[in-house]
Amino acid sequence: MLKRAMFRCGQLCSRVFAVEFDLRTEPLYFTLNSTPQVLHKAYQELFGDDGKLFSLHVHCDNRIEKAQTHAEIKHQLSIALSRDCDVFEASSFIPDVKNSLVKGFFIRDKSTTDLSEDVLKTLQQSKSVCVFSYKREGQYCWQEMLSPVNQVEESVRQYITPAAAAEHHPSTLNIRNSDVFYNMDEAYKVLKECTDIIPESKEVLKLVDEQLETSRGDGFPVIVIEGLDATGKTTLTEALRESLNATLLKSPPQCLAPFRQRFDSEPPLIRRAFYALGNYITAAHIGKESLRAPVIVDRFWHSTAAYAIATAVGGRVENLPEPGSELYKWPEDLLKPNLVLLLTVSPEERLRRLRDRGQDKTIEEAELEVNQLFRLKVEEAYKRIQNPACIIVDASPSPQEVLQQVQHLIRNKYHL
Ligand SMILES: Nc1ncnc2c1ncn2[C@@H]1O[C@H](COP(=O)(O)OP(=O)(O)O)[C@@H](O)[C@H]1O
Ligand SMILES: Nc1ccn([C@@H]2O[C@H](COP(=O)(O)OP(=O)(O)O)[C@@H](O)[C@H]2O)c(=O)n1
Repeated sequence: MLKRAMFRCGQLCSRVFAVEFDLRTEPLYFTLNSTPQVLHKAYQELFGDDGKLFSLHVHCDNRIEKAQTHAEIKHQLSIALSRDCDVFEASSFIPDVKNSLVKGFFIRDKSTTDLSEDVLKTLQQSKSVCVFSYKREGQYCWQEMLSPVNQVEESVRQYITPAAAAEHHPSTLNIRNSDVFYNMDEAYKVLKECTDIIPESKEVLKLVDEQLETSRGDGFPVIVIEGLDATGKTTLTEALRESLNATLLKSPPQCLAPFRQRFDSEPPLIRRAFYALGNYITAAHIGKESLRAPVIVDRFWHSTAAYAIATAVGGRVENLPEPGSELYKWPEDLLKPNLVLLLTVSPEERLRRLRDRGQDKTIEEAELEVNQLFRLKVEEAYKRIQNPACIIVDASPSPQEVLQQVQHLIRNKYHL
């Protein structure tokens, strides 16, 4: 209760709230004030008379618990609320303050029942969940904490005050060490904190511990092939293996395959830490193999970072961290490949290939199919990663032609 009170009184006034009302446009930003402020027109739509409004935020010191509670609530809201309820992604943050983002939801209940209020009051019983309700009063709208079931709390009213758009989309504030990891220790710590609730974490950490030195001398070249699913990575990497007499590796490595499904069902913090560690295991394999032959790698850090950033950042491509941001910097302790090639095909060709393949897709890949915005963000994030940056390869011609194009690129650089 103390935490909740602090969240309410201590930090609330300096915080900005953002509601992802429509993913194709800017979020709606507002702050809170003790004096009433007339609402602008854009806000009337959100805080109109059409239904009851609530917001819900998860705040808790334990980051694993926080991530899991957020995911659990998202799931519960999707099954417990009726079709008359709209649920929007929402967040509260302190502008330009890293790690200040608190993720949550904004709920508009247009039903005639009190269903959402009951669901939210039950959720609010968890000490890490904070629910506010919003009430229109003429030209004003105020926010107050929803009292939990059987509990009467002293209630502090705050008025909604429109706020200017944030310079950086709020979701970019928490990417470092929550979605993307820039050294092995940070990712390692996340899995270490999970060992009680996810026993598989211990096995993954053991596999990481077993890997020795990742550094390598002047061995053979290391070439990474990146791209969205079905852009032709498997086809090209197999062909390169043959034609260059190379060793073919993947990230995540084969030894993590038994754990992948488990970690794919976890919230981003845990899931991304798993993939980050996979890169370090693959790096150790690259270190050894590149002493003997050229190494081709199917997905590596570009994939880990691009998918993580694109998932963490809601809405449009414009919301991504700006080019040159430190969030696109290669981890200092991760082996650097000599060449990174990004396979690109048109969305239509990619869909055709996906359909022809007729395989099951991961949830994320299924999402790609319907979510053009997400696909654009992944590709743009790929292109913004620096040092090493990727070279774009048009992968729409035939497999043979793509292979020739890539062989030409490699030959130019290494005379292989
Ligand atoms: N250059 C190409 N032209 C046409 N079809 C291709 C080409 N490269 C791959 N494919 C086909 O597209 C599908 C996806 O290719 P795949 O290599 O499995 O992609 P990824 O490994 O990137 O998911 C497969 O059915 C494959 O046969
Ligand atoms: N090095 C890697 C590889 C995959 N991934 C994740 O794994 C997913 C894609 O893997 P996948 O197995 O479906 O890709 P394909 O190699 O089958 O095309 C992406 O959604 C990423 O989230 C990662 O984070 N880092």
